[in-house]
Amino acid sequence: MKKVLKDILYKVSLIATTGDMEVKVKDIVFDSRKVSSGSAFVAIAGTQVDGHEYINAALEKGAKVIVCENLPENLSEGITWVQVQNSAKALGIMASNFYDNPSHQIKVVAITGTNGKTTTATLLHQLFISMGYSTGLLSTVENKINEDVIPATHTTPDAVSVQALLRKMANAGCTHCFMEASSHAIVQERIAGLKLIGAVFTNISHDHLDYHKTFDEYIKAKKKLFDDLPKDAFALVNSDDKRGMVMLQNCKATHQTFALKSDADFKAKIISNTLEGLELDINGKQVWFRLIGAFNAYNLLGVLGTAVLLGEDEDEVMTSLSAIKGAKGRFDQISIAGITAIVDYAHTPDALENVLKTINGVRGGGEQLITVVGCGGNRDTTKRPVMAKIAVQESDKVILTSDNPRFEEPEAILKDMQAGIGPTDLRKTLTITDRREAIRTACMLSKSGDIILIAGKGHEDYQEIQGVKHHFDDKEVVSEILNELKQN
Ligand SMILES: CC(=O)N[C@H]1[C@@H](OP(=O)(O)OP(=O)(O)OC[C@H]2O[C@@H](n3ccc(=O)[nH]c3=O)[C@H](O)[C@@H]2O)O[C@H](CO)[C@@H](O)[C@@H]1O[C@H](C)C(=O)N[C@@H](C)C(=O)N[C@H](CCC(=O)O)C(=O)O
Ligand SMILES: Nc1ncnc2c1ncn2[C@@H]1O[C@H](COP(=O)(O)OP(=O)(O)OP(=O)(O)O)[C@@H](O)[C@H]1O
Ligand SMILES: N[C@H](CCC[C@H](N)C(=O)O)C(=O)O
Ligand SMILES: [Mg+2]
Repeated sequence: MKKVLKDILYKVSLIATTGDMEVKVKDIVFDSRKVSSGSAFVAIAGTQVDGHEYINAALEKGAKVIVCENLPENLSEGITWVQVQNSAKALGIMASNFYDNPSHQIKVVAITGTNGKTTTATLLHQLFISMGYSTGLLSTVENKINEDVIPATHTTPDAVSVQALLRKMANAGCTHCFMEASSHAIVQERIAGLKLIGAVFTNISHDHLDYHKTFDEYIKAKKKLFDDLPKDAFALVNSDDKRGMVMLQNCKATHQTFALKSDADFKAKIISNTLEGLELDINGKQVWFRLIGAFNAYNLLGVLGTAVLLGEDEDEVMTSLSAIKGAKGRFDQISIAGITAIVDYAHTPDALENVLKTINGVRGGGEQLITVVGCGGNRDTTKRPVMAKIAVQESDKVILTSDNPRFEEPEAILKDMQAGIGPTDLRKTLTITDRREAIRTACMLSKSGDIILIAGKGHEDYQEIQGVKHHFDDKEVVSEILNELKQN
């Protein structure tokens, strides 16, 4: 597939161009290592290096077009040079043009928020499939075209992959796509060029301060999704979160809210909340859902609101939604020898607190709650002591362990976590660096009736250490160990 450069640049804010604008481009590439003869290379300033430093490398590999913010002093002949205001944004718009603007053919809804994006997007994907629509999904766990899985590397793919995936969805006849918009993706313009029919805000709490630096900047990142919405889209926010209304300030789209506590366009009351599911009162109708925890009542309301705003019948939505299970690795329960193990992707203070409070709200009382938790390396260090503190406050015993250490020393991460625990609570805390051993210890300390929460990695089937992903699956490991112990 080759496209004429000037068509690809439609709607890009240009500063200057030199060279042939009719040149045909084979692909759009933002990594010089992936350039081949006939590529257009887009130079982007990143967090590690500046793509402008790789313009020569891209030319050596055969790039025909260079798109950049700062032109080099000497412009090689035979190359088309395009100077733009914002190359990350240009990349998104160019990718959309290159793939014939798939988001103009599909109704794309983006979901943002610290927690609940994957759950909301996955429920919407399953809901729309169950209602007979051909539907796509872009999520942390996996990307999907109907039931076909395309592995995910990020919560929101890079700008070129977003458009390429949407093109595949459009070609497969998808009418809808539900996608997560991470704050990193919004700031990095991975969703530039995308036409959204709606955006959903779940909540905002402590995370990613390594990247955004301040909470205000993190809020601004989320808000940008709403600031950029067109007039004919909808903006659906959780108005029980005090930043929900902030998202709607100066937002041109139709304002819509969902809430459990305050008045809202989509409102519900929790009737019962058990380890089997949630019963909600929605507009006087009592509906049973298979998801667990009050926080999931918010996700369900976000899903219901989105579906209704997309034109679906509220009663039909509730009936279909009540049969759907949540996303993989979210409150995933297994019970072996009377011990309940819960694997959950809680990797933020708010998520951990919600999951632990949910368990404490439904447990009998005589049993122990043992939490196994760690924090990821090369990520926000300030959430580490806070997560450890929440774990000890809400559990009978805590085993601190490694999550994905990435390029950090696991012991250094654990030390940061321990700093959040006071001397009295340290007595109920063990620190076991090896995650398998930590899970084994939790199992050995448990007796029938006890509950083990294994938090932080949910669906992940690997542990990332020094750039290498080793197979590791919390659910698999805990099942193996509990079965082994049962036999002995
Ligand atoms: C911090 C972060 O978000 N980094 C993302 C960013 O990379 P970067 O800015 O660090 O890039 P860089 O290495 O400085 O390079 C700058 C530019 O030079 C180019 N380059 C670089 C080297 C070279 O030889 N040639 C070359 O052309 C690069 O391709 C890039 O265009 O842009 C890359 C391309 O899109 C992403 O893959 C990368 O994600 C990294 C791997 C990552 O771990 N990101 C995480 C934090 C992330 O994005 N997470 C969110 C979810 C968070 C959540 O809500 O929980 C997600 O959406 O997945
Ligand atoms: N609405 C919610 N409010 C608070 N906590 C939630 C909510 N929904 C889910 N959680 C908790 O957060 C964890 C992550 O949920 P989910 O994967 O849906 O979030 P996410 O926003 O996609 O996360 P990520 O940013 O890593 O992609 C869950 O395992 C659960 O513990
Ligand atoms: N999308 C999140 C995932 C965190 C998952 C946790 N297991 C970790 O590795 O920190 C991030 O990139 O921060
Ligand atoms: Mg997610």
